Amino acid sequence: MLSRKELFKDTLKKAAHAWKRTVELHLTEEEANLLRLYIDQPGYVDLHWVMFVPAIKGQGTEEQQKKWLTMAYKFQIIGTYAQTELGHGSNVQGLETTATFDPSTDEFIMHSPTLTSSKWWPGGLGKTSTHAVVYARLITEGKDYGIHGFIMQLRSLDDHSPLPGITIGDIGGKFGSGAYNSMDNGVMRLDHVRIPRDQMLMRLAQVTREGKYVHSDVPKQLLYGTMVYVRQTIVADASRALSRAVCIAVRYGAIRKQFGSKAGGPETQVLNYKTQQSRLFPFLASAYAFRFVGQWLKWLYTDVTQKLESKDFSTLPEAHACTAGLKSVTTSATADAIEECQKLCGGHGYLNSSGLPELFAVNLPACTYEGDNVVLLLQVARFLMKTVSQVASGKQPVGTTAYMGNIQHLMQCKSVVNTVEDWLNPAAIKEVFEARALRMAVNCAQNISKAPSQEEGFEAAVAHVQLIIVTKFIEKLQEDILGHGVKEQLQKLCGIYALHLIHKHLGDFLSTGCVTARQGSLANERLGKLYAQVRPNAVALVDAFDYTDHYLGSALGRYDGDVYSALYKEAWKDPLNETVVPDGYQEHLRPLLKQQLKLSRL
Ligand SMILES: CCCCCCCC/C=C\CCCCCCCCC/C=C/C(=O)SCCNC(=O)CCNC(=O)[C@H](O)C(C)(C)COP(=O)(O)OP(=O)(O)OC[C@H]1O[C@@H](n2cnc3c(N)ncnc32)[C@H](O)[C@@H]1OP(=O)(O)O
Ligand SMILES: Cc1cc2nc3c(=O)[nH]c(=O)nc-3n(C[C@H](O)[C@H](O)[C@H](O)COP(=O)(O)OP(=O)(O)OC[C@H]3O[C@@H](n4cnc5c(N)ncnc54)[C@H](O)[C@@H]3O)c2cc1C
Repeated sequence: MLSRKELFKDTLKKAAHAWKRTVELHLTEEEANLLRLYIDQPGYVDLHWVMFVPAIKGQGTEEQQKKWLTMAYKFQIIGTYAQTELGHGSNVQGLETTATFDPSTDEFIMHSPTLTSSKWWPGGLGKTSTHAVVYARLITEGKDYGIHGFIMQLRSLDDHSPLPGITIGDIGGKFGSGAYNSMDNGVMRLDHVRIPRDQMLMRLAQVTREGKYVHSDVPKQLLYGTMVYVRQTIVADASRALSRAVCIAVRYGAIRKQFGSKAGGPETQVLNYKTQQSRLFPFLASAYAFRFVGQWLKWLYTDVTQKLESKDFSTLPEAHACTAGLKSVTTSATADAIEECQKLCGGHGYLNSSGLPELFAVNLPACTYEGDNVVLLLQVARFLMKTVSQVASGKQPVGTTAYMGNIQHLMQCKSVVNTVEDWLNPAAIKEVFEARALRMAVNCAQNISKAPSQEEGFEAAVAHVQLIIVTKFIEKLQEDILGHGVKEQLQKLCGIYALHLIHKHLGDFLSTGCVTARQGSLANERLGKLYAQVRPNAVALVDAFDYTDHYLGSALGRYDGDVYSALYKEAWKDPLNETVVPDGYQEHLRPLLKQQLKLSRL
């Protein structure tokens, strides 16, 4: 119900309070991050911690880190990540902002040469940030060395006004009434703004006092390292958002009753309808699947970071492919699922008080930010094509592509599934997913060799990423899992996750010969049985997410199930209900009604 200005100020207030508590309680960086989650409104702090600080950590020298991170940790400065421009987003190499070195003053001149080079979108840039890591083309000795990161001060630390040569503002209202409107995504134009040479982030490359460009011995892809880090955190965000939506839809489905009453008896809970289960339970399974793969991805990222520190860059391409692919698949599935959860809750799901419209609006842009999901899957495809060609030349693949080493078997194997029960076997499930992913990648590599096209491989990339998610779920079930019967429930959800994908992508599985039509139909049969088995525990499985009513923010998803009185109460809070007769009655309704009445009496 807040206006844009009120919403923005409210976010500033909450973020400031969280910061105060972080200091008072001496929270670690990880704990502070968790606390920030509960602000639950996108705001400048996200960019400060999730992008500005990691960019300096990843691309700054030790000296630069010491100087800037010290201030950033104490919130003496607030930073953002200014990469995207009005005319350029996905194609980072196409950015136009320039950073031209002037040896006479030992400075870079930061400039926006065109309208399309205006920085556009960075969160917190519009009204809050005092500093930014700005991405620009480095030009020295008359040569363009491509995109590099630079730390720029944007606003005065005394009165917050923009520094000379910098035009800065908010880019305007966004999708939905609340959602991302709490964030001041910004526009910025630079008019020959000078910054000292040592504000170029110099871990990857340096410009000497004389203006000479010098490469470090680290791969230039580390320029994109901050994005790898954030994509990994976005997978965890997606799982959290999906579990919130599913929690609302499952709990409401147990309360809502329609049809089916016999002789005046109670109607049927909508959650008992098979159609409801087949639409909703795959999301429940996905919420668990994304959580487990998110935990694994966090481990992978930590492992890669440790290797990078000891100058082992070998796992960087895999980390890029996994973060890009999983960010893409999980955020797309989550946005689609939240939208479907609204429909699963019927008309009441469309009310803001259901919590679903806000959840959808705030998570939808995750399909676009940190890399458009299609563009990122094409990166995965590129990685797969390289791996296929390495396999063809005898190299043994490792990590998430290790299955490709089993090429002889996977290219010709036939699924062992013969009965409905066989689809309970994790090894049988894994094999068909591996065979499908490999066959699609190999087909794609063959097509590309005939008619090269950058866009080939999108579907092969999806198949590979789905294999990773299924595999990580299966591996999770091999761990010790505490709690009576918990493992059994998770096994059922794992089955639902995998089999619903077989159902959804049956065309791929059939056309690659990984599954026969009969096996496809057995999978559907198994799926139906699993839905019925999960039904009695569905509410417990969403209660297990352990969300408070306050955090869930939904009249439909209340723990106590007292949905109707909550909806009724929420309705009366609407500003339209502040008066019995609405504003505008005197000007617009009364004259009209009176006039019509007069006419009817003539
Ligand atoms: C109900 C209310 C709920 C409220 C909830 C809110 C709660 C909030 C609380 C917490 C929030 C948590 C925090 C969330 C924060 C999210 C904030 C998001 C803010 C958004 C920020 C942004 O969007 S920043 C801008 C992002 N931009 C992009 O991602 C651009 C995408 N484009 C690219 O990355 C590149 O251009 C692309 C990779 C597509 C192409 O690169 P290019 O160099 O042109 O070409 P290419 O030849 O393909 O690649 C060269 C080479 O490099 C390899 N490579 C590419 N990328 C990487 C990489 N990242 N790492 C490693 N290697 C990489 C590539 O594979 C190639 O390798 P080779 O094949 O040559 O070996
Ligand atoms: C809420 C939000 C917050 C953001 N925060 C920040 C931030 O803090 N800092 C920052 O720098 N940026 C930020 N961004 C910008 C974001 O990173 C870009 O929007 C994103 O990278 C996509 O780029 P684009 O908008 O240029 O889309 P485009 O690349 O123009 O995409 C348009 C369409 O073209 C398709 N397409 C593009 N290239 C290809 C291709 N090669 N093959 C096939 N299809 C293609 C895409 O799939 C898409 O459908 C934010 C964006 C949003 C929405």
